[in-house]
Amino acid sequence: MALTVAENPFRDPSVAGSVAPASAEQSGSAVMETLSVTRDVSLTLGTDSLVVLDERPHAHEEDKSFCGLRFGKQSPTRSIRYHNILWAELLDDGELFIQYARPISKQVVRPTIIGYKLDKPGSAEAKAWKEELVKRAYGGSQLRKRIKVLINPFGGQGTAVNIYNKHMEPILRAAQCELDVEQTTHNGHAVEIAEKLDIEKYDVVACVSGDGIPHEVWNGLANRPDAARALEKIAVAQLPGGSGNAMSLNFNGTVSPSLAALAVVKGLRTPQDLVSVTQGDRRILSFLSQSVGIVAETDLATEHLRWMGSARFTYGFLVRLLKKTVYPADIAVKVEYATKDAIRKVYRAEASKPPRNHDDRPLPAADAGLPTLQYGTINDPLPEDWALVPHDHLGNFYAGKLAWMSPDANFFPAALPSDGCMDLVRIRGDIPRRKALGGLLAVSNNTFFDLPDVDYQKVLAYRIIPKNQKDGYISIDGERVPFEPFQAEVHRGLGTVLSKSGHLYEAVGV
Ligand SMILES: Nc1ncnc2c1ncn2[C@@H]1O[C@H](COP(=O)(O)OP(=O)(O)OP(=O)(O)O)[C@@H](O)[C@H]1O
Repeated sequence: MALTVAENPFRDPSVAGSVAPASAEQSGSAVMETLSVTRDVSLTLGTDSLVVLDERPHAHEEDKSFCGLRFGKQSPTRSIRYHNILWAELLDDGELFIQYARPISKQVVRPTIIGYKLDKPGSAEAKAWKEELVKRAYGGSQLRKRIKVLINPFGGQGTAVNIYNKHMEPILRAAQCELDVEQTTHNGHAVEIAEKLDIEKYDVVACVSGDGIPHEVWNGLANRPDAARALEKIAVAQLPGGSGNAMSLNFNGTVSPSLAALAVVKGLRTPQDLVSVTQGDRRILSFLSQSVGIVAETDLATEHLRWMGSARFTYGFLVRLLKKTVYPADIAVKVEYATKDAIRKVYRAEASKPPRNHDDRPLPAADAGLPTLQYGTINDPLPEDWALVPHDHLGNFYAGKLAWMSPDANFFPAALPSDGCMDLVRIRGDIPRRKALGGLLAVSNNTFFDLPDVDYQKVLAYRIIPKNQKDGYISIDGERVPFEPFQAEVHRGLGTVLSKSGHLYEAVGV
């Protein structure tokens, strides 16, 4: 006879959805699902959670107490999502410890240990059960990642070190990650560290910073003679500690420090396209965006408004929008998908795939440097099939490789980590003010992509030559570069990140 919900001891009332134990066939393993710990305690491997049935008095006390007070009748059952399980250890004397990230609010998790003395220490079943628990907790993600942690002590409000110590390191340590922590001491320090990094010693470089340090790390790796190998071998991650934390939003799905640390612990190695930008005689790598026009100017020319916090961007944007500022340029583009319908199709084809559980790229040779440029540099003649088109009324030229540019701006909803394309948005600067304002609102409510005034394409490369302006702003990954022509081209899967799905950004797509 089937149990009712009320009778079912494997149902934790605090968790929505089914946590019924998966059958051995479902999970594809021969390991028993339920480990009888003692007469009063059992641990069951459910579909997506560990189910703890503990009928001892005062079990699960921490779940029910608030400021030392306890209320309500306690359920003997609790579920712990596999995603939150950090580690499990079975000691020789029969102690079983499970460490997990316990949610203490919507935005905060804290490492917590539950431990039990097994009635039958040393049993092969208990060992196999513990191993199966860890396997389900990590899926395709690497256990005990070896992480070089780089903290920018001046990132954001200057609190990155405290945030790391309080919210991130405890999660990383509970997950048994090997940590080597270093603070950056000057601008460009992360470039130097990445240039000299022993890539055999680490799996991940995690930047407790804004987007500036990941940009430096990628460029440091790019400067090495073994650039291709280093960029593939080392996954670059962000633990949010700056004022712009786009990387964490896109890959960890959050800017909460402890949730981001948990996402990094559980992150899947994911190939990430990177963009070569050539300007003058320089070649740099960009992972986030390149902008000319209103976005670049708003980002870079409003430093004096920092006191406004995130409102600085909206204010600066509105001022320029209302003035109908234009930023004329000549632009040539190598387009891959020209229409929104085609873009949507590509996006949906990728989004319908299951999570990507392993990184199947072959490791490049030890002497493989950066890929050669398919379309030359800004100093070369324009490729034959490209045409420079005058954009005399350009308002915004914005090329992105990630979806979220800031917490309220999923500016490139069709972006994909390794489709080999940059998403390019061009908007005229002289459209009616009401429409332009509507465009700004549409970014925050996710209707931007379909606006008729938004020219959205997926492109492989482009050249942009600003004109009729003495000076202005060009932003590459949020950093100002000289106001000079530049050319960009994308390299499919050149870099590596850690993400939740292995192939998508954590953003609403198209
Ligand atoms: N110790 C340091 N002193 C001064 N600058 C540093 C130091 N460490 C790193 N930096 C520089 O700080 C810059 C910004 O870093 P980051 O992105 O981490 O912070 P942020 O708060 O998001 O910054 P911003 O909003 O100014 O871009 C980087 O260019 C980096 O080179």
